Amino acid sequence: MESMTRQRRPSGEDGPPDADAGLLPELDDADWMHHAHEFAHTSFWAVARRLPRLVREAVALAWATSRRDTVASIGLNIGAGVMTTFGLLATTGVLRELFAAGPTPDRVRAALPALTVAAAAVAAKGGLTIAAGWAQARLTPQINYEVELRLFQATTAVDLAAFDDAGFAEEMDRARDRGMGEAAYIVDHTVNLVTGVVGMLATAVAVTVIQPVLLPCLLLAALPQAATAVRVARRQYLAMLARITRQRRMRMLAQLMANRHTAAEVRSYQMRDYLLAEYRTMMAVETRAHLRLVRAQTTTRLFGASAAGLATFGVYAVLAVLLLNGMVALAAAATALFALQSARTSLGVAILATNSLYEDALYYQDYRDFLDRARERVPTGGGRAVDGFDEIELDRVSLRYPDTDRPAVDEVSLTVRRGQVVALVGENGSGKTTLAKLVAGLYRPTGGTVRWDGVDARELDPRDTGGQVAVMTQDWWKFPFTARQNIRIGRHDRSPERPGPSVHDAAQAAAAHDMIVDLPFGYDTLLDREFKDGHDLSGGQWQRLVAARGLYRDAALLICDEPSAALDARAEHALFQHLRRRPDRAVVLITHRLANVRHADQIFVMERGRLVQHGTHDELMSAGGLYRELFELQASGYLAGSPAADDALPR
Ligand SMILES: Nc1ncnc2c1ncn2[C@@H]1O[C@H](COP(=O)(O)OP(=O)(O)OP(=O)(O)O)[C@@H](O)[C@H]1O
Repeated sequence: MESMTRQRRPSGEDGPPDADAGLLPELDDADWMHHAHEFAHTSFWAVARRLPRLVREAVALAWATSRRDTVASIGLNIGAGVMTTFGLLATTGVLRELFAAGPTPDRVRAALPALTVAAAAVAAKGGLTIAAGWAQARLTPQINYEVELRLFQATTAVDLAAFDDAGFAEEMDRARDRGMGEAAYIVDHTVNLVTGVVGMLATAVAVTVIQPVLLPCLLLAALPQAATAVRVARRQYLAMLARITRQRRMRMLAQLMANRHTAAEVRSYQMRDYLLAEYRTMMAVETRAHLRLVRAQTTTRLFGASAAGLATFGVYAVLAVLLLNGMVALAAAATALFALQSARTSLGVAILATNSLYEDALYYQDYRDFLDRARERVPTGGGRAVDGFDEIELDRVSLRYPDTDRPAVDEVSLTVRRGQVVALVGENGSGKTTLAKLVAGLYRPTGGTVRWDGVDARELDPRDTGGQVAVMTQDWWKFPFTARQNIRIGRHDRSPERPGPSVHDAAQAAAAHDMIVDLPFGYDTLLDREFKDGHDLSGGQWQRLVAARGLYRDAALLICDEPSAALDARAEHALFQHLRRRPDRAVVLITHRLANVRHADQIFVMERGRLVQHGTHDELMSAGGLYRELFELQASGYLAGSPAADDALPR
């Protein structure tokens, strides 16, 4: 972090000093900026040395996406370069004829063939450049879609535990926020680089053919131009680097002040003036920095233009000397001026492409590293098919989350049988959700064994076991789909032969049907206010929908983690009617409302990750201990005149 902070503010010779650095110390760079600092401190020559490898990578990526467009964008640009050579050679021919002795009509007539070739070369070059641009533009969206798809294929395939690993999550953010978008750019810059280099080579070939002695002149003119272009590009980049964190922060503030989700809190806490003042402070710093940069850039451009002008003047002087000494013909000297202009443009393109390619490739490498890492985290499992189960047995199963001191689940042994309802109870943080996820196969135990009908779960096909499980999670997500889709995604790939509840049946069972029918478009109402005609639901209404989805999945193992936390009494009652025991299904129920677990076949009581009690309600009540204590505490709240009920509200 120390070195990050030191590198963060580019200053001195390399870039514009940021006088406001430190004024807003909370503006730490996001981690995805780390390559920007690396790039800012790399010399252009170091960048150039890595070029061959970068070009190889970019071409491989483009090739894998579309061979036709890759060949077209590179091939057509080379063709355009060849046309540049022809054009320059033909121009010399035209000038030679025009500068020859004799009457003007004769000279023009003599120049006509070369003029036709020059015009054809210019036309062909224009056509080829446009066609190459078309192929290049075709590549961009195809590459974008391809890399996005690869990323999301990876993020949806990795095991759930990967998301608990801070390093993994960070790499994922980096790949998604920046790395992914760079793929198309590195191909774009590579094609630009090829275009620039081909343009320079084409000019060099033409000049060599016309008069070899002009080639050093061309190089002489190019050198200061190259140095200036590198400097300007680097300056532009550093300017962006110095401002980017502030700009992100301003975007974040802008988001807070113009956002539906924050609008209520901003008003209820009367945060308006505070946010506007923050924004003004940031804007003042940002404006000052911007003006400083504009001045610095103008100075750089002034020096750059002067250097380029001096170089051009030098070339003109050399040309004049060569002309006076008769070493170069007038026509060749005139063509050299055209060549100079053409080489200068190509050089600018090549240098800008080199700079951009290097930086973008660093971020693209993040994306590639992430895909490699994600590949290692895809659950492999065995190949044994599973079609239902009679019992799932946990044998001294433990799970320790990454970077935590003690296991969230500690050597727990229990059996879940088909046809039963089992309940997991215990205080907050005792490990119930984690245990349920272990039963569901969402997590692999870090100790002990899970067996399905006596077979180690590691030998089973994870897709098959996953297909047998439905989980109504405690922290569900508001999927921005219609009400019908929100239920159907519970088993979107259900084959027509497979029996199961309809969307309406599931909604009825979860007491969601009437609520859905009342929506503006019924089951086809989009449940996202951010879209036209979208609608939002209350917390309890969402929970009914989540329950409907779980019931629609119709799995052999149904895990319900606090399925009624947000439900009103009627909806809760209706839902529990449908969570009763059924011979073809096992239900694992987690709830703090202990009245709902009275009829469970088995109740497992968790405390600090360990299983401390188990039995039926009656057994646990007569045994005494944690369960009875929690049950009585809760029950007393409902009894008029009991101390718990009396303490419930302040008087
Ligand atoms: N993804 C995670 N990464 C690290 N620690 C976690 C993670 N999820 C849970 N924990 C920790 O594991 C322990 C058990 O959490 P768990 O969610 O299983 O408890 P719980 O009994 O379901 O709690 P609650 O009743 O509040 O839902 C807690 O100490 C919690 O902080």
